[in-house]
Amino acid sequence: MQAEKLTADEIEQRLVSLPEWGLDRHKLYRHYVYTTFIEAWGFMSQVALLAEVQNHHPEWSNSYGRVEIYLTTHDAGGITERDFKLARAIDLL
Ligand SMILES: C[C@H](O)[C@H](O)[C@H]1CNC2=NC(N)=NC(=O)C2=N1
Repeated sequence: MQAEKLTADEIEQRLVSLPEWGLDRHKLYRHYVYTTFIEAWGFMSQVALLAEVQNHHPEWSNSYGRVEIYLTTHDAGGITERDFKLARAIDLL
């Protein structure tokens, strides 16, 4: 998939259909809060498999039940369609 940096307008347009995601420090951002660590870890394991399939990987953090996910395309130095493709797949989990 082409990894061309998207413009601010293109990003804004795409975010309309991803209401749970926002922008933080020029990256797509979403956070999750699970009751237990093992639920959070299970979610992260599923995301890891998606990332491997798409060969597109998140920048993320985990603190007990909380998971924070940032998506950007390192090869392009910004947000590309690859980030939105992974975000959409994560939203389907
Ligand atoms: C060599 C490998 O295909 C590249 O480094 C992939 C791996 N995963 C990636 N993940 C993200 N977020 N951005 C990239 O540019 C990227 N590139």
